[in-house]
Amino acid sequence: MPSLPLLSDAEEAKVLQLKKPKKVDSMAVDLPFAASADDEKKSEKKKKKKKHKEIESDELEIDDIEKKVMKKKRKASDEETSDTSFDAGVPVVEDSKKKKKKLKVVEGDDGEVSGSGEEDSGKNPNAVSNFRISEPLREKLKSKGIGSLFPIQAMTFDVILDGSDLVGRARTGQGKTLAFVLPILESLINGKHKATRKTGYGRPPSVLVLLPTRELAKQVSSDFEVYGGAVGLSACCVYGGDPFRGQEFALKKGVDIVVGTPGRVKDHIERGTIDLKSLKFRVLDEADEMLNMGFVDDVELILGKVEDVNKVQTLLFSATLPDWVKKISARFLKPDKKTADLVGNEKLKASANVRHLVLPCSRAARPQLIPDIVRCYSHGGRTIIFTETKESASELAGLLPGARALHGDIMQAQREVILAGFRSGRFLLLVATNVAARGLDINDVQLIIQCEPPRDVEAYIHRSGRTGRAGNSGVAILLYEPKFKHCITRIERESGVKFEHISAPQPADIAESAGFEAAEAITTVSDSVIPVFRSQAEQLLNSSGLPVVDLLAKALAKAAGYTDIKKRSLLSSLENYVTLLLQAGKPIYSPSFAFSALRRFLPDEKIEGVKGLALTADGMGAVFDVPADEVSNFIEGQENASMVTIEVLEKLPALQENEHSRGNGGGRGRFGGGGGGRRFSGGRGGGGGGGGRRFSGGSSGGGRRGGGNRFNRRN
Ligand SMILES: Nc1ncnc2c1ncn2[C@@H]1O[C@H](COP(=O)(O)OP(=O)(O)OP(=O)(O)O)[C@@H](O)[C@H]1O
Repeated sequence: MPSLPLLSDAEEAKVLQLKKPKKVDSMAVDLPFAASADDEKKSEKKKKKKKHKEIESDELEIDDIEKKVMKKKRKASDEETSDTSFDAGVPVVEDSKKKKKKLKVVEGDDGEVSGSGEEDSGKNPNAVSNFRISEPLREKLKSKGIGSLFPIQAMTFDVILDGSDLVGRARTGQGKTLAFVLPILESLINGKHKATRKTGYGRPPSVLVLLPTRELAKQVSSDFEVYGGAVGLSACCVYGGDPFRGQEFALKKGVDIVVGTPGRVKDHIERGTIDLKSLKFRVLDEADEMLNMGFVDDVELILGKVEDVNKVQTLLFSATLPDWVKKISARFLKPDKKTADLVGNEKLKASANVRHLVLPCSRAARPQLIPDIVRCYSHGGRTIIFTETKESASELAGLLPGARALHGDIMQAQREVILAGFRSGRFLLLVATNVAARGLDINDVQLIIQCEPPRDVEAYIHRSGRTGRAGNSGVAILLYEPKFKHCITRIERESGVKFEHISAPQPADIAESAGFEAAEAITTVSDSVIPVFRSQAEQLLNSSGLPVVDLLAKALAKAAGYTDIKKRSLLSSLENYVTLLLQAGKPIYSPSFAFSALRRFLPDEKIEGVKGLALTADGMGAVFDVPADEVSNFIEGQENASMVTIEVLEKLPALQENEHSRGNGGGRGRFGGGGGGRRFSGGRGGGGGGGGRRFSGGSSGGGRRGGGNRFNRRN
C-alpha cells in the first residue's frame, strides 16, 4: 500500500473524503501515523506491501488520491485554516519524523461506514486482529458481531493507546463510543497506564467520562460495563435524578470508570465522593451539546480539578466545533494533541446512510398522516417521532395508538422504563423531544419523523442520525407547513443534505396493500366455513345488486379494516381535502390578491373553508386546499369569473418560500383538529407497509401545464 505524506488534520480529513471508492466495500488506505516500532507490525507492513501489488485497480485510485493530496498540501499553506483544524491540534496522521505506522481505514461512499466486515486480517486492514486488542476484548467484540473497526475507531485506536490527547469528530452512528472505550480499556490493562493504575477496594477511578444527558451516560456506561467486564474493570454511572446513596456506595467500593453528567459529577467531586487524583483518562463526549445544555461552568470546573494535566489523557468528541469547544480543547488538552476528523469540510454533515425526505403537512393533519407514514416507511421496525415541545410529544403520543412519549418532564425512572420498552421492541413508536436526539443508539430504528423543521441544523443532523447507524440504512422524514418552506432550504444548505420531496401517502395506496394482505389471508381460511356462511353470502349477493367481484372487493375492504377511502390533500396532507390551483392570467403577488380573485365568483362561506393558501414559485398561481365536497363549487364557479381558472392538482408545484401564506391549517399549536372521531382512515394496526413501493417521488418538480420547468424545484 502506498504511504501518504505527512498531512495536516484538515488534509487528513480530505484524504478520507477524496478517496470515495465507487462500490468498493473495503478499500485500504495507508496513512502515515503515530510511531510504534514493533516488529510484528513491520512484518505485517511487508505482507501488505506484497498484497498491494496484486490490487492494481485500487492502486491506481490511491495513486490518484495521493497526487490530489500532494496538490492540496501545496495549496494548504495559502489556505485559511479550516474549522476542523482548529488551534494547535496536531493531526492524527502527522507524527514522528522517523517512523510511519500503517493506518488502515475501510469505508464506503461518502466516508460512511459500510458494515463491520469479517475479521480477516489479511484482506481487511481494519480487522480487529490487526490492532493491539487483547484476547478477552476481541472475544467480547466477536460475541457482539464486531469483526473489524469502523474508520473513526481505526483512526484513533493507536493514537489513544500510545498516549495522545485527541479531538474526534465523525458523523452520527459511526461508532465514536467504541473509538474511546476500546483503547482506554487496553491502555489500562496492557498499555501505558497499566503500571500506575490503582486497583483494589476503595480505588479512585482511572477514567472519567462526561456526557450531556442521563440516557447517554447510561448507554456509554453500559458499553464500559460490557467491554470492561471482559477485562476485569468496573464502571459506574452517576447522573442527576438518581439517588446519591447507591452512587456513593459504588464509588466508595472502588470503581475503574465513572461515567456521568456534569452536574452530578460536580456534586460528587464537591462532596469528596469522586477523587480525581489517580485519573488516567478524562473524556468529554458530545462536547457541543454540553455547551447547548448550559454545562459550561460545570465542565470547566471538573476539568480544572485535575492538578497535573501531564498525568492524564484527555479525549474530546464533538459533532461541531463551536468556539467554546475550541477553547476547552486549547485549554485542557495537551499542545501536541491529535485530531481525527471524518466530517471536516465535507458538505454533507448528516448521515449518508439515511434517505432524507420532506413532506408538506399542516399541524392538523399530523395525527392522521403519521400512522400512514409509519406503515409505508418503517418496514415493521422502530420509529422515533420528534416534536419541538414536551406538550406536543405527550399529546401526539396520546393520539397515536401504541406510542409512548419521552421528554424531560417524565421522571427519570419512568424514562428508563420507556427507553427499555422501546429498545426491547415492546412498543415501536416513540414520540420524543430532543432528549432523544443525541447519541442514543437503539437497534432497528428504521424511521425518524420530525414534526417540524428544528430551529438549528445540528438538531436535524442528530435526530436523523438515530437511524442509519452502524452501516445500516434508514429513512428520515421532515414534516413542514408549506409556509415554512424556507426552513427546509436552510437545513438543506447547512447540513449538505439533498432532500427528496414526497407527497403524503394516499389512504388509497395504503388500502391497496392492505387489500393484498387481506386477499392473502383469505386463502388461508378453511373450506369448513363455506357451508356455514354460504346462505348469508347468497342473500347478500341477491339483495346488493352488485356484481360478485364488487361485493367481494367490499368484503376484502372490511376484512382489511376499511369502510371508506378518503383522499388526502397535497398541500397540507389533510384527509378529505383536495388541492386546487388558481390562476388569474397574470402574476399573483400576494395571498390577498388570490382571495379577492376567489371572491369574484364564490360566497364568503365557501372561501372560509380554504386551507393553507400558498403562492407558486413562478408567481403565476396560488394553491390551496378545500374540502373534497366543495371542489365542484370551486371548479364550476370559475366559469363566472373571466380570466380565472381553477383546477385540481395531482402534483404539488414548487412554492414560494416567503411568508405569503394564510396559514389557517387549523389547530394552532395543537395536534387536535381534524374533526374528531377516528383518526386513521385505514384503521389497520401494525406497520409493515410492505416492501418499499410507491409514495416516493413526488410532489415537487415536474409541474403541470406542460413544459414542467416552470414548477421545477429551485434547489
Ligand atoms: N466496529 C463496529 N462494527 C459493528 N458495529 C459497531 C462497530 N462499532 C460500533 N458499532 C455499533 O454502531 C452503533 C453506533 O455506535 P455509536 O453509538 O458509538 O455511534 P456514534 O458515532 O457515537 O453515534 P452518535 O453520533 O449518534 O452518538 C452501535 O450500535 C455500536 O454497537
